[in-house]
Amino acid sequence: MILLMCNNNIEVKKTDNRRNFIRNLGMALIEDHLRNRKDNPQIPKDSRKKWIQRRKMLTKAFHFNILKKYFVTFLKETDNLMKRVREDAGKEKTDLFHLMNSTTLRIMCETTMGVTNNDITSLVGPYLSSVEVICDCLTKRLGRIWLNPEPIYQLTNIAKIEKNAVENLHTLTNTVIKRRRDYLAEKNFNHFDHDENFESKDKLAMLDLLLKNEKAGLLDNQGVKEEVDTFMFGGHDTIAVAMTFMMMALANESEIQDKIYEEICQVLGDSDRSPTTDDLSQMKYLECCIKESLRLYPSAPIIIRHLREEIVLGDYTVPADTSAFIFIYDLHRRADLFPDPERFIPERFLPENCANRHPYAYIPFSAGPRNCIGQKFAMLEMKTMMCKLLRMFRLEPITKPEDIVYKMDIVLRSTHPIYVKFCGR
Ligand code: HEM
Repeated sequence: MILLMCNNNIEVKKTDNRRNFIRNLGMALIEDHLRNRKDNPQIPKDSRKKWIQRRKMLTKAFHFNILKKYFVTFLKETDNLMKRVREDAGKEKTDLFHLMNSTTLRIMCETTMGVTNNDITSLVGPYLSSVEVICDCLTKRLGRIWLNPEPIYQLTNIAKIEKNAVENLHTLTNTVIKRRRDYLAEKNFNHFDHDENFESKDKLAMLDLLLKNEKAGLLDNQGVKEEVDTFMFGGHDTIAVAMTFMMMALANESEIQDKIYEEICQVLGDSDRSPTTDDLSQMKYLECCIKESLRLYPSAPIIIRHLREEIVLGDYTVPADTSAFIFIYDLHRRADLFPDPERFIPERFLPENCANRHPYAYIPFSAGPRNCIGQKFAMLEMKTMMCKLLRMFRLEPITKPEDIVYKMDIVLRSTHPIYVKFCGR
């Protein structure tokens, strides 16, 4: 294995060369583990073709007008989250990740999958514990090179634990698919056809698009399951992690918190109404804070691309079939790109301060054709939650940024829980 670490700016200039990169281990590995495939975790030959077709199919589910429909759920679930925070307000400390992850999972189920809370309440807890177990097994395996061959891995206790967890996890994803199939059958499937104009009152869940394409023979039941697994995992854990680090960072930056609160009050005035999407788009400072938090704490700290062909990167010729690791966490802390990189400075993201920045200096959602399909969804969800939470509560520090010891994982996690104290305003 060759690990090439380049600390200077290297850019693949020719568009042709960019096509030589295909998405590799990060998502592929987790998808593989969620699927519990028995065969060797290699990238299937047709994976690029399959990806192009599915990406095109699913992009529609993230159209701005669809996001506006999902926004209703963001508000509702944030209200439920606030009830739980109210119970915790004044207590010594609250564990942020375990507060956030059930909310972000519920949001994924109701928006992209179109199922209501009542359908899945008892399955949320076991799903979340299974995700933790699977990530743990995956990272144990990654750290032990001898466990890479599938037949050897399958003999281990880790594989047995993982198999159980995957089964538990599938209980939720299979239920979600079944519920939506039943609902669409009841409503008559074609009822959703006209929603491609994004104007009907009904929400077009992403799962509807998958089921519709399944009916048209463009993917099979296995394909539906794969996408549901990927989205459920990719869409809830990343946001829970981002919210956890952001709240911890803001708890330690009282002046920045005050500035966000002022902005919220300016936009919403004395009313106690919920924000609209237009209100949120006026909250530019809050947006800078979210971006700055994703700079310091990118939920996906490393992404990996597989080189299909030999490629020249700066002074090096990298052979075909190499895995190229892109260290987003380290890129975002480069002092030449972000002076005083360890400090939380939201003003870095004011338009005048990022105009001359290299377009790939900041990539929390990756970049290029395989970037995050859910980034607008994620930004809107995080803005909604932060706006509502900071309007009602002040965050006091418990965990400090310097206390954090990261854990090896595919998303950014710390070895110890991250806490803040919530105080009512
Ligand atoms: C703070 C929140 C999020 C962050 C930081 C984030 C980050 C990323 C990154 C870095 C990638 C590239 C992964 C790779 O190349 O291995 C990615 C891909 C992806 N993300 Fe996100 N993500 C977030 C939220 C979401 C949400 C809310 C969804 C779904 C609603 C989502 C769905 C996906 C999917 C499906 C892919 C694979 C895209 C493809 O290969 O075409 N993500 N995300």
